[in-house]
Amino acid sequence: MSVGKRIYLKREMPDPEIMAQFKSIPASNTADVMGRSCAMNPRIKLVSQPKDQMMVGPAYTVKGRAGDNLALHAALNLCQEGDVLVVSNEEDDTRALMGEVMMAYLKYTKKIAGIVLDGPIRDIDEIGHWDFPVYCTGTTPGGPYKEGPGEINVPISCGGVSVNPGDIILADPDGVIVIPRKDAPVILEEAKKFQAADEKKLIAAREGTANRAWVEKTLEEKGFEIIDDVYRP
Ligand SMILES: O=C([O-])CC(=O)C(=O)O
Ligand SMILES: [Mg+2]
Repeated sequence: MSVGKRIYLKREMPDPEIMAQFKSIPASNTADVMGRSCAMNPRIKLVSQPKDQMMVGPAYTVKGRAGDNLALHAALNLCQEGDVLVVSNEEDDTRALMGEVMMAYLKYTKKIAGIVLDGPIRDIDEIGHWDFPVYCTGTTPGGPYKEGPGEINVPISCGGVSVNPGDIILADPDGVIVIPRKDAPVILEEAKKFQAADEKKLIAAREGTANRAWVEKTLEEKGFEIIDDVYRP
């Protein structure tokens, strides 16, 4: 029995054309059409300087043991160009899961789209300047163990969100969201409509023509009271 130490070589993959179209929509707008409940916790943030600010790719999931990167090293050998490595780590923040050596291998040899780690890295003095998307929780010089267990291409939880292998990972400087592979086509259509409406709202906000009447209406519906007086303790 290998549960806890399984390495799946195959994943169901998203439609590449659908995936590419998400790149033209801010992650916040796509998140809004998904009930606003698909964004990873902001402890996972961009720490490098990618020239292309939109990262998108199919999730290559790595389920690591706290502070241990043996499964992540296995993923380095197996992942494909364009993948986004998504790494769970039992929310440990005491061990750097990777540094400049592993990261250089991913950027230059494997040419993946980027990496999302629910844990810290090290060598930020270098990686912090790279044109390569690295999302993680912070930094520490303390290195990882290499004992396992761990699994590859199984469902994981990263930044408080479920990620299945082959889900679409979309990130920009606001952070990371997870788009379930099966639902991606319908989410894309909704996100495009939302984006068009959002652009109109932005123009109105700049030009002084914004209609804010919905706020008073909602306050009334929710039972707020507007008092034309000062607060007296
Ligand atoms: O110890 C490790 O596996 C990670 C590391 O330092 C590096 O990638 O530079
Ligand atoms: Mg190192």
